[in-house]
Amino acid sequence: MTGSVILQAKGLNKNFGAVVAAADINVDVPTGQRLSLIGANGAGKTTFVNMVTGYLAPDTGDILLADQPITRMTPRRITQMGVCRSFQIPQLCEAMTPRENLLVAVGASGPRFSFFRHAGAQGASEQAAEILQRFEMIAYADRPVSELPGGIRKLLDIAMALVRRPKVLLLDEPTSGVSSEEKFGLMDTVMAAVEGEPVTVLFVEHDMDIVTRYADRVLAFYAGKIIADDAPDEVLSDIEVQRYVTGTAR
Ligand SMILES: Nc1ncnc2c1ncn2[C@@H]1O[C@H](COP(=O)(O)OP(=O)(O)OP(=O)(O)O)[C@@H](O)[C@H]1O
Repeated sequence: MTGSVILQAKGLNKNFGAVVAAADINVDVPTGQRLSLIGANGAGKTTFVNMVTGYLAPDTGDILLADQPITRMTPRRITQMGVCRSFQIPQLCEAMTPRENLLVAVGASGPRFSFFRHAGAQGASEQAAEILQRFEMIAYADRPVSELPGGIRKLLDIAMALVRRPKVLLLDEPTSGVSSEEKFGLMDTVMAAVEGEPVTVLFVEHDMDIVTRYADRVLAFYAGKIIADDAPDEVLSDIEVQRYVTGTAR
């Protein structure tokens, strides 16, 4: 279910020398939407994510979160405002266990930001345990992260991003480096964990099976521009998308 607009990008432009990384990007994202960002290497997906999360300042344009301008705020401030991200390479403390990583994240987020609605009454260890359960990681909870399979590390990284109960969650290639047998299980777990929560999910993805199954809407990027913006079937049957993104044009 989607609702009022939570995230808006208005006329975003970003150049790196002669390279156009974002060219007049305009997007309204309704609350609760599952929005996938697709595009070939260098198309501008990460530039868009980095601008939304404060890691890059646009040359021109504005970004609004729940009608509040967040353009040019620091990444830390934007996280506090409710935009959290996971990374293509999970950012975890390798020597600690998932439970310990989560305890640190829960402690750092403070009670106001806990992900689960009734978490206010819970202590940090109960919250960590509930998150481990929701993300089906109990069996791995007390092993060092350095010993865990790639899919579980990804899952933990995403769970960590959700601890703050963000309004917007950005996932950078959640299934990259995950085996084809594991990828649907990982996405099923993530989507089940956020089901019913008021979180909007944007995910960068190269795997069109994942896009088709989990996105409500797809933005296709090419040369810094959005060349298609629609439901997955419509975007993937677009001739420009087939030519410049998926390489399936005849
Ligand atoms: N910090 C930077 N300095 C110079 N050029 C950059 C920088 N970041 C991105 N670019 C360039 O901007 C363009 C868009 O890059 P971006 O990383 O946004 O693409 P992408 O769609 O995320 O690609 P990928 O799928 O490979 O991650 C590319 O031509 C890239 O080389």
